[in-house]
Amino acid sequence: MSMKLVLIRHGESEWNKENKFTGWTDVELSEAGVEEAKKAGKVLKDAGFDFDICYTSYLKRAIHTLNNVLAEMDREWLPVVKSWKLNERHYGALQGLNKSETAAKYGEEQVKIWRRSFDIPPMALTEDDERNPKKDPKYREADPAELPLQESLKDTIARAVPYFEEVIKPQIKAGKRVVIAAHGNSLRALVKYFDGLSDEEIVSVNIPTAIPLVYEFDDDLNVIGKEYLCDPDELTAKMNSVANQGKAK
Ligand SMILES: O=C(O)[C@H](O)COP(=O)(O)O
Repeated sequence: MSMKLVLIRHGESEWNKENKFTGWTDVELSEAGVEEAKKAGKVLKDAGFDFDICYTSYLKRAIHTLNNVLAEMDREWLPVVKSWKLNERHYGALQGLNKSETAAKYGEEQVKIWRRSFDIPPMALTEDDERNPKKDPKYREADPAELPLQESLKDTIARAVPYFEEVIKPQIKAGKRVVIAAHGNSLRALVKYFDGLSDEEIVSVNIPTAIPLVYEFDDDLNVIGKEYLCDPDELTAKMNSVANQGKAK
């Protein structure tokens, strides 16, 4: 028997629209982002998908995307488990800066390294920064020693993949149909793990907003299929638009 898992990145957020590094900043979906999320729910419903349990992050752009998807599917009653372990990569001191302006200032290559390299983190927030997650009530139950001031993709993998293995994987193995609504880089962490991508290969992976990505697994949870539920031209355009956010313009 094969099992399916659906991954979905949140729809366009207010800061995606303004092309700002977001990370753990808790911004709303834009109007277009809400529409994208609704469309994803309709696509999933029309393709005959149903779920038993849902996972998302502590950030409202992912939570609201999931809510909109479930509303379209008439599945708002489903259990939703939230964890900061599915949060976006912590973008440190880059948070709030415009990506194009940052590329104009530091160079597109440097911005690509900050955005896509495997193990090079951006500059850290200082401990006394108001944005330190230790000061945010969302994380009051978390082990303060685990809360980051910056993360590389490697750091994001180190929290998101164990969360998948310890919490989500047993549900899939028990036959539950799972959807995970998360973020560009927390999903890149899972994609690298599922597809066994090298540290070099993951550099060119861009996750489009609000397009359901369906993984199919065998009984041992080996990947046997992978498909975005989207027209191929639209998919390419959406992936390129994410990649191009780091251009100086
Ligand atoms: O945190 C952000 O800015 C975005 O959600 C992901 O950004 P990236 O595509 O620049 O990594």
